[in-house]
Formats: sequence, structure tokens, C-alpha cells
Amino acid sequence: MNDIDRTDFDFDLIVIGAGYGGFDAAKHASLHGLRTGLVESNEMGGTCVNRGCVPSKALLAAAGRIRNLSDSNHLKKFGIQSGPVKFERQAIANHASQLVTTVRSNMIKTLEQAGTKILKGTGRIQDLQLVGIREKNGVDRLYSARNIIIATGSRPFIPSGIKVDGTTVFTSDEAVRLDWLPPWIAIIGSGYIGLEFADIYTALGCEVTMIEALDQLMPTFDSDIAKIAARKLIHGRDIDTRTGLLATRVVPGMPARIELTSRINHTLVEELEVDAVLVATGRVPVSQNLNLEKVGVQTDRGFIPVNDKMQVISKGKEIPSLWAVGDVTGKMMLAHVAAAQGIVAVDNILGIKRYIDYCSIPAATFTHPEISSVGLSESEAKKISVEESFDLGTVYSYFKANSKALAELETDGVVKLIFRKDTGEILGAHIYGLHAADLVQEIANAIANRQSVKVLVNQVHTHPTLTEVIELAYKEAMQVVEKVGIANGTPTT
Ligand SMILES: Cc1cc2nc3c(=O)[nH]c(=O)nc-3n(C[C@H](O)[C@H](O)[C@H](O)COP(=O)(O)OP(=O)(O)OC[C@H]3O[C@@H](n4cnc5c(N)ncnc54)[C@H](O)[C@@H]3O)c2cc1C
Ligand SMILES: NC(=O)c1ccc[n+]([C@@H]2O[C@H](COP(=O)([O-])OP(=O)(O)OC[C@H]3O[C@@H](n4cnc5c(N)ncnc54)[C@H](O)[C@@H]3O)[C@@H](O)[C@H]2O)c1
Repeated sequence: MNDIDRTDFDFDLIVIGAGYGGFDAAKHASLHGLRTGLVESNEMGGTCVNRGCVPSKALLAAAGRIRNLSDSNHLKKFGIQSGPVKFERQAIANHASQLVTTVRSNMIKTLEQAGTKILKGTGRIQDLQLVGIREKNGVDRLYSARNIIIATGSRPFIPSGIKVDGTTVFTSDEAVRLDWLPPWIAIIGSGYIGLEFADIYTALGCEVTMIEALDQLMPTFDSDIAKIAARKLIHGRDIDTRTGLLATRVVPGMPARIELTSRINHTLVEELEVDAVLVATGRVPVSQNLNLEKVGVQTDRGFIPVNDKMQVISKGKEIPSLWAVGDVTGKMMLAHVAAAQGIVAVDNILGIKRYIDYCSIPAATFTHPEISSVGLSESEAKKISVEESFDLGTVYSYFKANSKALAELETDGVVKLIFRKDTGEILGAHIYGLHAADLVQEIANAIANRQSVKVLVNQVHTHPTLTEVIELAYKEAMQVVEKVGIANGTPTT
């Protein structure tokens, strides 16, 4: 640990924002002996706990059960007969809100036990190593800190022309409360939030129209996986789709009105009248009122530039005492990324040189079935293969012959593995299918260790499990690597 003169500063570290990024940073710092203050202007836990991962996954858990129990054809194949499924919307909403309360209070207890000082109010960078905090009662305080971590997160992006009233036109902030079930809801955006809420709403009997600005649905996903997943997750459900159209005007009301405009020639194509609209068009960073200009930091569309140690960059140079983590850095807007970045920042503050490795961090969409990914997309990998002159391999392994998937009658799924043909190193993986979110972890670990299929192919997987689909993908990839080895006169075995 660096020598810290504890007399000079009010805190060794002040973290601004108590989402997952701020929470993990503050906990880690406190547990390692740093006198840590954590500033929060709203509810502790940030987006993930209060209006993101936690409530949405509770809703998805209920939605998944309703979907299973309502699928009489599927149940019949097991020899099970089911009656009509009944559910209470308010009880499902309560499950989500109770989970939020539990997770949030556990978080606060953890911080208290670690010795973090929670400072309620709106934080700003008063100067280098100086934080200003405006409390709700108007009192303004200044605290000095040897290091400052900014972890102020993100909020929903609402395109101009779209008016949100929180009732008939809303974002995920309100959707997680499940205040009502609109008979017909338009979802703008077919990204993570659009897909997860389409899963929830269709399971609960709502009709969905999904609007996507780009020509392909699910444009942020691997295109092969998107095509396969969309068959079930979108086209297999009560979802009507519009692609290549921008929602340029949305007016709340009963009905809510939407104007759809061609993305190419900007002409009005269609007007829709629906019961509700969920705006799921991405998220923007919360950095506007941090007074970053004072320390010469220029944001990129609001995102704070950082290096892989999480140090803030100003005019091409690192500011030694200023760090930023989480959604506000715009790297991968995920809770576990924010948390990992927080720990990397604190380790570097403690004098342990560490870098974040985005390539090995997985991501998952918790639809039924799930979608997950880690590492490079095929197009990113292709670009690198050209730059570095190596051949790229891609193999697919399917759930349809897997014993566990067959036993579960859940054979719709695929693993796509991207690797170097010469060394066998895994560069990326994209999975669609039952428990894809859990399955991706072993590939993420392999990428973190820069492992080759030459090693991975010998790892024994439990039978019968879905992980055998990954084992099969390794075997398929190994055959390709062996062929290349033989052709080059460098056989691998
Ligand atoms: C519907 C939804 C579902 C999601 N599901 C998942 C999922 O399943 N898995 C996953 O990994 N990710 C998920 N995410 C993304 C995840 O929620 C975010 O990546 C994560 O919350 C980012 O954490 P953060 O700490 O960077 O910021 P945030 O969680 O946004 O927290 C920032 C905090 O800073 C506070 N703050 C801002 N400015 C100030 C200031 N000036 N002073 C004091 N406090 C301030 C805010 O009030 C907030 O509490 C989901 C997001 C949404 C919207
Ligand atoms: N399971 C998870 O990990 C999870 C779940 C939810 C959210 N998140 C995080 O939250 C972030 C935001 O999610 P999101 O789904 O809002 O964003 P997204 O970027 O994943 O998808 C937004 C989609 O909206 C489309 N779009 C944008 N403007 C449009 C318009 N005017 N008309 C029609 N379509 C338009 C875009 O083309 C894009 O496909 C994600 O990037 C992710 O990091 C993660």
C-alpha cells in the first residue's frame, strides 16, 4: 500500500455514487483500511438494485414460471396436465419490490460493517482532491480526499420527440414497478431491456409491438445468435415487429400515440395508437453536474474517459487522484463490470497495479431461454485476424443432441465459439439456450486465462449437463486446429 498521510485529508477515499460500482469500491477500500466516504444523492444501490437488474430479474423469474405452467403442450410431453394459470399482478410486483428492499438493506449493512461512512447529498468535484456535497436541506459541505472515485452511473436515454409521463409512456425506471398490464404495449428498442420486458409482458398476456430503428432486430447481439434467438423470443410470441423505423414522436395518453419515421429517408411511415409505450433506447451517463471542467476533464458524449486502471484522463494524461468506474465510463454498462472496475480502481489506489480485462467479462440477457456472450464479436475478431494475420475459426455446437436438454425438453439452443485456428486460443463465445447465462462463465474463465482449445478439450464435463454442449464446441474447434496443424506441418498431437 502507498504511504498515506492520514492527517492531511478528511478521507483517504471519497466515492461519488452508491450503485454497484461505488458500493464495491467503497467496501473494498474500507476493508483494506482506507477511511472511505460514499456519497449518494438518491437511494443506496443505484440503478441495478432499485430499478435495474434486481427488480427486473424478479419479474423475469415470475414470468418464466407463468410461461412454463401455461405451456400445456410442453407439459403434456412430460405427461403433466395443467389447468389455466392464474396470477396476481400486484403480488408479482411486490415480489420485485421486496427483493429490492432486501438487497438494498443488505448492502447498507455490509457497508456499515466494513466501516464506510455514508454521506447523503449530491456530490461534485470542487477541485482536485476536494469534494463538495449539497445536502437535501441545502447545506453545502466540503471534504478533502486523497483519492476520488466517480461512480455516478447512467439514466435512460429518451430520444427527442418522445414524451414520457411515467404512466402510459415510460422507461425501465417505471416498468420494473409493474404498476399495470397494458393490453397492447409498444416497446421501442430491441436491446437488452426491450427483450427482457417483451419476455415479461408476453408471459403476462400483453400484446407487444417491438420497434427497432436498425434493419435487423437485436442489432447489439451476434447476428447468427440474434437470428436463432429471435425465432422463439420474438417471432414465436405475441410480438409484432417494425424494423428500420425510428420512433420520432411519442405522445402519452389513452391511447398513447407513436409516429414511426423511416431511418433512411426520414418520411413518416406509420402512426400507431397503443395502450402504453416502453422506451428502451439505451442509456446515457450521469456526469453533467459534476463540475468536471474544474479539473480539465472533457467527457465524450458525457462518458468520462479512463484508462484500464480506471484513472480519469485529462488532455491525454492521467489525473493521479481521480478515478471513474461503472456506467459513467461507458465501457460495458453492466453491474458486474461496474463492481470489477471499482475493485481495480481501489487496488491501484492501494498500490497494487491492476488492469481491467473487458475481453473476459461475460454478459447475459435473462430472457427464456437466455442469451449470453463473452469476448469478441465475430466482426471484431475478423478485423483483428486481418490486422494480425491469423486465420479465424468459428464452430457451432447445438443443444438438440444434449441429454440434459432432451430430458428438459429444451433443445432450442446453440453455442458459437470463435477462436484462432493457429493457436486454438478462444477469442469469443455467444450462446443462446437454457441457462446460457451460467454456461458462458466457463468460457469467460478460459478467455481470462487466454486458454487454447488444445487444453480445454481435455477438461471433463459432468454428464448429463448442458456444459457438455461447450465440451462439444471445444472438440469441434480442436478438429479445425488439428487440421490446420497438419496442413502447416506442425501437428498438435
Ligand atoms: C432494467 C435494467 C436491467 C438491468 N439488468 C442488468 C443485469 O441483469 N445484469 C447486469 O449486469 N446489469 C444490468 N443492468 C445494468 C446495471 O444496472 C448497471 O450497469 C449498473 O447499475 C451500473 O452501476 P453504476 O454503479 O455504474 O451506476 P448506477 O447503478 O447508475 O449508480 C449510480 C449512483 O450514483 C448516484 N449519483 C449520481 N450522481 C450523483 C451525485 N452527483 N452525487 C451523489 N450520487 C450521485 C445515483 O443516484 C446512483 O445511485 C440493468 C439495467 C437496467 C436499467
Ligand atoms: N441483462 C443485462 O445485463 C441487462 C439488462 C438490461 C439492461 N442492461 C444494460 O442497460 C443498457 C441499456 O439497455 P437498452 O436495451 O435500453 O439499450 P440497448 O443499447 O441495448 O438497445 C437499444 C436499442 O434501441 C434502438 N433504438 C434507439 N433509438 C431508437 C428509436 N428512436 N426508435 C427505435 N429504436 C431505437 C437501438 O437501435 C437499439 O437496438 C444495456 O446496454 C445494458 O448494458 C443490461
